[in-house]
Amino acid sequence: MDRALGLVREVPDFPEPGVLFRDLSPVLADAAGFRAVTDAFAAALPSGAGAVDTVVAIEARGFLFGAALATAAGLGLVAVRKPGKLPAVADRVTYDLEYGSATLELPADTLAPGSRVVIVDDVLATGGTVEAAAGLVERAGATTAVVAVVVELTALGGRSRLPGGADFVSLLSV
Ligand SMILES: O=P(O)(O)OC[C@H]1O[C@H](OP(=O)(O)OP(=O)(O)O)[C@H](O)[C@@H]1O
Ligand SMILES: Nc1ncnc2[nH]cnc12
Repeated sequence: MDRALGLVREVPDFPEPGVLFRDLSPVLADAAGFRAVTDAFAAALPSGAGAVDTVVAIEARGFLFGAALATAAGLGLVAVRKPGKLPAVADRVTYDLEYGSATLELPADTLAPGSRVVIVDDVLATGGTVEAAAGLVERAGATTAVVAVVVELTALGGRSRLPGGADFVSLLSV
């Protein structure tokens, strides 16, 4: 796992001046690294009464880790998307990012009320994205049981915006 996380690349001033971008492309490109991250997410999921039944993955980079986890853990996946991509939208939310603002949409007829979900993304920065996704989950009548990210940027304080009661899994805190 240390080797996998050592592959995370730091890119200064991307996508705009002042942002130190954490690029996980080299982790994805490394077979053992991608497998290690996927296995760590799967191992962190609760079992028994608190088990999750659905992965909610956030476009775009969250799709990659979310899909791998869903397959490894035998779970279905709900792809929460950027605007204009879905033909049938159940709900949408607009929120602020570290750089700019964004909207997320929940596909219709995917997330059943009562579901217990794990939200997956690559990076937790300000926490706005996960907070927005968790809002969609809650409004659908489902529960966010776990939030799983590969990298947490602690200086941006995103942890304070996680949904109450959810477990938090972060493989690398920087
Ligand atoms: O905690 P936050 O401050 O909300 O930031 C984290 C989000 O920012 C990035 O997504 P981005 O919108 O850049 O999109 P991408 O995955 O499509 O590249 C990242 O993949 C997270 O989704
Ligand atoms: N600094 C950062 N690196 C990678 N992804 C991000 N998403 C938001 N901030 C980010």
